[in-house]
Formats: sequence, structure tokens, C-alpha cells
Amino acid sequence: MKIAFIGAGSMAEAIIAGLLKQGICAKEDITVTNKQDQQRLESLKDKYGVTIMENKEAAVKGANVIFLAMKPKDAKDGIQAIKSYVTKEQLIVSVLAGISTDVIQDLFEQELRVIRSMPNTSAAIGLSATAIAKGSLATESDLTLVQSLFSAIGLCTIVEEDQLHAVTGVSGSGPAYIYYIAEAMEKAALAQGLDTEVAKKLVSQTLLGAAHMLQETDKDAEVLRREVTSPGGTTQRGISVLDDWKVSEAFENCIKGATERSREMGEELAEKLREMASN
Ligand SMILES: NC(=O)C1=CN([C@@H]2O[C@H](COP(=O)(O)OP(=O)(O)OC[C@H]3O[C@@H](n4cnc5c(N)ncnc54)[C@H](OP(=O)(O)O)[C@@H]3O)[C@@H](O)[C@H]2O)C=CC1
Ligand SMILES: O=C(O)[C@@H]1CCC=N1
Repeated sequence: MKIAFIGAGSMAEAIIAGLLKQGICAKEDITVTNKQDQQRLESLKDKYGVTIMENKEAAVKGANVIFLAMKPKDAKDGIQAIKSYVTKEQLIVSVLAGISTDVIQDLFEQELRVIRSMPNTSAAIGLSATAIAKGSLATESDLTLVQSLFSAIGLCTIVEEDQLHAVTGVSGSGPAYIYYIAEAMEKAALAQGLDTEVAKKLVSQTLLGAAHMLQETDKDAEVLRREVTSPGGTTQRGISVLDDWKVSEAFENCIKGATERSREMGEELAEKLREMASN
């Protein structure tokens, strides 16, 4: 299978790294293009051996699957640059946060099969949490194909398209929340007298162990939390501070805000297109 990436940023790299690491495709079968950053393309070529192209026609020609991996704000220009070379036989896979498959089809101005996805950057090590949804013209077999691609680089589940906004708020952005917690815990560990290296190791291993416990035991997060929390002990004191600072509510608002932002980004582009159509 030949895959073209339109956009060569962190998400494209994470998917490329994952696909190659898992042997899903050969480096010769991956073509990458971007807007202008030649140095970035060269570095992807050096690191992964993929083919890099400035010419957009050459980049998409012969690809079975075309990944749209530019920022949502660049979707219009990015699609504009390739749309006359894309054919109905090619499957479009979008990773664009917030942008609906209908809007993507409108931007291409042709009836294309589009699968919308929301992976995360842990794809780079085969641990993405991805959800996908199919556009109106995509088939069940398109969905199965894309699910198998993403399953090679982590977990991949199928959802209704509208749910991808919430998925973005939870697992698309999710790694950043966890890094935020890691940063905060490391900083706090230093304040309590631990060395930087020791703090980093303990924090990352604690996150890793807790994630494995969530996946490998049948226990809910709440049960696992209670098991750590001895009455009158250290954890209870720590958690009571988190409760006092309303950290749980903060997460509720964090994910709500990110979900809303995904909807807004989709609406901003749709509105722009409506304005252009009416002028
Ligand atoms: N980062 C993440 O954790 C996640 C991101 N996503 C989605 O992935 C997409 C990419 O995000 P991310 O990788 O972080 O973004 P980056 O900013 O890292 O990369 C964006 C890429 O798009 C390229 N680009 C911009 N305009 C065009 C154009 N007109 N034609 C071709 N390529 C273009 C840029 O090229 P140049 O450098 O030359 O301008 C750059 O290579 C976004 O839509 C985001 O919503 C989804 C899940 C997680
Ligand atoms: O922050 C963003 O908009 C993108 C989408 C999910 C993760 N990063």
C-alpha cells in the first residue's frame, strides 16, 4: 500500500514512525510533502528513509491512501494544492481536529471517500489511542482498512463522527495533560529534595505502572485509587489537597473546553467556506 502524507509535522511523523516500526509499510511506499519547510522534509528523509516531494502532483500520484496532516487552519490551502491530482480511487484519511468529512469533501469539490481520525502522538511508539469515523461516501471496507492501519500503531476504535470532538478532547489532546501532570510532579519532587534524574525516573515509571494497572487488572480507576489510599496515610493527605484544589472539576472543564474548541475549529472553517460560497 502506498501512502502520501500532506503535512510533515509531529502527527505525520508519529504515524510514519509507527507504521515503519510495525512493518506495516516499507519506507519506499511513503511519500511526504509539506508547505515550505525543506529542512524538515530532509530530516524525515534522513531519519526514516521516506520519499520527500515538493511537487504536490508527484506526492499524491499513485498513493492508495492520502493522509491530510496539516493544521486545520491550513486545510483549505493544503487541499487546494492537491485537489486536481486526487482521484476517486484514492482514500482520504484526515487527522485534522474538528474538521468534518463533509467539509473535506466540499474542499476537494469531488465525491471522495473520506475517513476522519483522531490519533495521538503516542503513535510514534505504537501506543496511540485512536478513534475513526467514516464519511458519507466511505465504505465499511475503507473503515476496516484504516482501522487496521491505526491498529498497527496502537488501539483503534470506531465511533460516530460527531463523537470525534470529545475523542479529541480526551485522547487526542490527552498526552499533553499527562505530560502536564508529569511536569508538575517532577517539579514538586525537586521541591521535596529529590534529584532531577531520580524524580524523572520515578514519575515516568509511576505513570507507566498506573497505566498498566488500569489496562491489565479488571479494576476501575476508583478502586485502584482506593487501594493506594490507606486511611490516615500519605495518599489521603495528598488526595485531599487535590480535592481542595478541585482538580477533578478542573479535568472536567479541561476536556469540555478542548471538546468545544474542536467543534469551534470545525465551525470556523465551515463558516469561512459558506462565506466564500455566498460571495
Ligand atoms: N499534534 C498532535 O498531538 C495531534 C495533531 N492532530 C492533528 O494533526 C494535524 C497536524 O498537527 P501537527 O502535526 O501537530 O502540526 P504541525 O504544525 O507539527 O505540522 C503541520 C504540517 O502541515 C504542513 N502544511 C501547512 N500548510 C500546508 C499546505 N498548504 N500544504 C501541505 N502541507 C502544509 C506544515 O508544513 P510547513 O512546516 O512547511 O509549513 C507542517 O509540515 C492537525 O490537523 C491536528 O489537528 C491530531 C491528533 C494529535
Ligand atoms: O491541539 C490540537 O489542536 C491538536 C489536536 C489534538 C492534539 N493536538
